[in-house]
Amino acid sequence: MKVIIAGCGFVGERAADLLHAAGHEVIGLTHSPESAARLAAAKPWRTESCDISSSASVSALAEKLGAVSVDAVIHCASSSRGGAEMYQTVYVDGMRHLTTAFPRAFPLYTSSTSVYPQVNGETVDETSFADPDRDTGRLLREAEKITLVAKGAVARLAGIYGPGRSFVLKNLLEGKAAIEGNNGQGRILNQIHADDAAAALVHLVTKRLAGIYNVVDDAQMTQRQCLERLCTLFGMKIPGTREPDPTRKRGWSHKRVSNTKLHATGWTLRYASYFDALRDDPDLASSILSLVQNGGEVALHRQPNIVLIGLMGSGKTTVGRIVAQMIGFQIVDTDHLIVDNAGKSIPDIFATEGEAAFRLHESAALRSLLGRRGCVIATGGGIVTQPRNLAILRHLGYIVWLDADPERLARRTAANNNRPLLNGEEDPKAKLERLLNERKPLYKGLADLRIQTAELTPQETAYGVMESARVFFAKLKK
Ligand SMILES: Nc1ncnc2c1ncn2[C@@H]1O[C@H](COP(=O)(O)OP(=O)(O)O)[C@@H](O)[C@H]1O
Ligand SMILES: O=C(O)C1=C[C@@H](OP(=O)(O)O)[C@@H](O)[C@H](O)C1
Ligand SMILES: [Mg+2]
Repeated sequence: MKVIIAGCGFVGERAADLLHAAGHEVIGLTHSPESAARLAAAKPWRTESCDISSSASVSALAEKLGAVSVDAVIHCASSSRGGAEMYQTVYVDGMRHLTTAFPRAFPLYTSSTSVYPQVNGETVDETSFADPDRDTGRLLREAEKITLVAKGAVARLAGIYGPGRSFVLKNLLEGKAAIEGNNGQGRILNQIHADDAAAALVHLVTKRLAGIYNVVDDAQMTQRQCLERLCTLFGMKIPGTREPDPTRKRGWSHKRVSNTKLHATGWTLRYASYFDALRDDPDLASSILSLVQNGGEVALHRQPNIVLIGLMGSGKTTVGRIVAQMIGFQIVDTDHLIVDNAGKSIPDIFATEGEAAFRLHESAALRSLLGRRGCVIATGGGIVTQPRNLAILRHLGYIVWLDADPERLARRTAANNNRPLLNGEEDPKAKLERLLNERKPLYKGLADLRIQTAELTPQETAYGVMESARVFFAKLKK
């Protein structure tokens, strides 16, 4: 198929990637020549700059591409936070121009579940009343109608989240969350992961499923249910309640959006719920933590754990065990979690799945520690090499870097062959030197404290870790 994607934002870009990967010919439209150039450099699919709010611009595009050769047009452009005027030009005019200029193409319009104005927590499906009382909502409905008249599909997307975007979690971490209305339970959150939203658009277009479809995951929950779970996961206090804000852009509503119709067409979800995504999406939790940590608006909160980092043989596993025993913490070793979860040894994982897969196992093991307190966390030496791990490590606790010279590390690691990066190395010391050069800046950037362990016994190192952690957490309390 030849498919135009108008608007290559959070969802549009993903839909374009999916279509391209499935062998379709994709033309991504962006409104500015600059972003067209940026996308062209980064993406394997074709990009064009086109202002869909201008009928001349869309006609020129149709001429250039050959209007009849286009099989589908997906409208994913956003109003860039604009008000009713932008809704009119981008959504209504944009959709009209696209359906007129590409009359043979199957049109898809990405609308929003905000068209349902219900406020009593009722379940709504595609047949439910959907006449919002605000101008912006009415304009969405108008764009929907243009699409339906052209025998196309309307995808009503719930609240979109994904790596780098999750209002619920970001607000909570920034201390801005509140539970609104519904007798202290808060409104119902209807959400969808951007990957699943994009997959839904591709599904509708490639199957040419005309009509209205809600695009929302399987696990709607109240704000209270969601925030309580997030608070457990991220070690936060449950936010207070407040009355709904009537000036909220999408209006106040409180309803459970059904996805039964879309499921019945064979659409399947990668992330059935928001919490599945926090567990399984390698980047979701870490990207939001990192946004907040780097935003500098709120003080970094650390969980009451001790995290040990450093090269192989620096003593993370050994010292971690001793520290845990001394202070009555639980010892958790990410390498041991990986082995338990995968059901095979680390050398086996490296041999059968490769290092990249090992790193994914390692990130998953680290994410599984969200919500844990009172632990000494011994990590694997390479955990710092994955940028996505850094924000999580920083969040999880007080970080100590155990350091030693490569010569000594080589001696300490010589006794066993459980480390695939050193096994079979003719000169393990040289390899450790190389690794230290690569990783030193990462250890340094992350650590609260560096302990030079060369002249220390594991007990002495453990004592240093314990005392410094005690001081660190005592200061935090003040
Ligand atoms: N001063 C020391 N500190 C830490 N480990 C030491 C020390 N001296 C000898 N070792 C030995 O070195 C090895 C360190 O391995 P391990 O704890 O598995 O490190 P890591 O988990 O950082 O790879 C252990 O066998 C430990 O007994
Ligand atoms: O440095 C690394 O990349 C690795 C370190 C190992 O853990 P230790 O540091 O506990 O040996 C283990 O995770 C894996 O073999 C890879
Ligand atoms: Mg170890």
